[in-house]
Amino acid sequence: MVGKKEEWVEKHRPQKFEEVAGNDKAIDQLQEWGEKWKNEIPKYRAVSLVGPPGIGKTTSAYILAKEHKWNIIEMNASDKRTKDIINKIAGSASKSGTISQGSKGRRLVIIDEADNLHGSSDRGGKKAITKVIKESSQPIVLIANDEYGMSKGMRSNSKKIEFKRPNQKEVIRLLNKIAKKEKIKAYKNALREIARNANGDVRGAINDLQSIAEEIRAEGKEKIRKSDISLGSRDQEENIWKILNYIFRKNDFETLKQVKRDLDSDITPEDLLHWVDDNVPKKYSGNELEKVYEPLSKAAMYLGQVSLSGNYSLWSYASELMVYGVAVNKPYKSAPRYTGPKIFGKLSKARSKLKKENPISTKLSERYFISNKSSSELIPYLKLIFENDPERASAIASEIDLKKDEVQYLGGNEEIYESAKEKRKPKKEKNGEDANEKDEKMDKGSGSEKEKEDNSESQSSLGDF
Ligand SMILES: Nc1ncnc2c1ncn2[C@@H]1O[C@H](COP(=O)(O)OP(=O)(O)OP(=O)(O)O)[C@@H](O)[C@H]1O
Repeated sequence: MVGKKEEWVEKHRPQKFEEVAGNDKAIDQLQEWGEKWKNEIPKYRAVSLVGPPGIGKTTSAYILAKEHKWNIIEMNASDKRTKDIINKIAGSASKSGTISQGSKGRRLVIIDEADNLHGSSDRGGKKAITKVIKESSQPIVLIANDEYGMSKGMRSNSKKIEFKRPNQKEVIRLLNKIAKKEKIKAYKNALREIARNANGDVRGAINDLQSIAEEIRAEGKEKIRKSDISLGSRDQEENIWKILNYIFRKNDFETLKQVKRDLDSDITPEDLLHWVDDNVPKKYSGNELEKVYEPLSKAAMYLGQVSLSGNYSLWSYASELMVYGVAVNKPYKSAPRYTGPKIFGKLSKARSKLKKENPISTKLSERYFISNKSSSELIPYLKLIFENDPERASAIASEIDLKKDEVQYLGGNEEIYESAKEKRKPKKEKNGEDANEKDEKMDKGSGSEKEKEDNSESQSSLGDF
């Protein structure tokens, strides 16, 4: 297994309120509410921490629990928030433990992405949360980017605490502190540039600092200069929001064409693919999601071809597939709340993500002769396959010789891994070679005859997904 790179955002996550950049007022309000729980069950049993992503909402909830020695129960959007589950987890947690147990016996229930309960798996979830909030004898923190994404019941039964983006000075101060701890030197105007680009997104700023610091170190340079920072501009981002709006919401293809033309000079199709790809699951589900992934996966293939052949004429096919291919498939009327691609957060995170050693994409690129970048773009599609199509997943797992933890990473189960292992077996036995020995060779990616043989097979399995 390749060791996981330590994320600075985790490593330097504030442990005390004094370490949180900005948001003094919000923190005061949060602390005041926390104090109330010492002697009584306050009027509001829940607070909702509302504000843009990456500015310290979750961190502050954790610090509050730490200061009061409360245990934490955290739920997030990936939990299946059916009514039953909510009642079981949050309901029981919030009812057990009483004032007589004192502050220490408490549990803080943190419900992350409280504004993001939608789809059938959340049916009843909002109601259940409201009920829990009303009846809870335990403190509850709701975390939301969009206040109005929460139900009315959740809003009216929780005290709203607004978190705001820290200003540039506060972000620079924080970056400076982190740089010192990491023993990275940086010119002040370089840190200013990172903060300016992050526009108050502290998580984004720290991620940017980390990826730039890694680049600098790799190049043997001593100090980060402003010229080392090549982050995308906010104008570009604005145009991206615009195109996402047209792709997902509107049926005005004429304007979509115009917006696309404007954006073409601003963003590469590779980057656009990340944006569309990350937002598609918010809009589509089930069969519809599958339908939309078809043009997206073809677009990814074209991009793979571009990086192989250098034939940039394929770029326009790729971007047309991802823009029009998704737009014509729009099934719902409502619009999703768009977010920047998790893969690159505020633009430059892409670089650090793509640079992360990912053994799966290495195997893909070695086997299919595509660049590492293209192969890492295939990973979301592989995940879709591994979650929904065990047959094909096992064929792919066998062809690229995925290890158990890699199959699991892609969302596959043990059966997929076992059946892939079975598929490989006869070939090993036919060659009369010791299976372990061979596995080792394959792990090392040795270019054997067998591998060449596998290449032709695997092309077909991947080729038509
Ligand atoms: N105000 C801040 N001061 C110091 N560090 C921060 C601040 N905000 C964010 N960070 C850094 O970013 C990371 C993520 O922050 P956090 O999870 O608290 O954001 P959030 O506001 O809850 O975002 P989301 O809405 O996406 O959940 C933290 O681990 C921390 O390193």
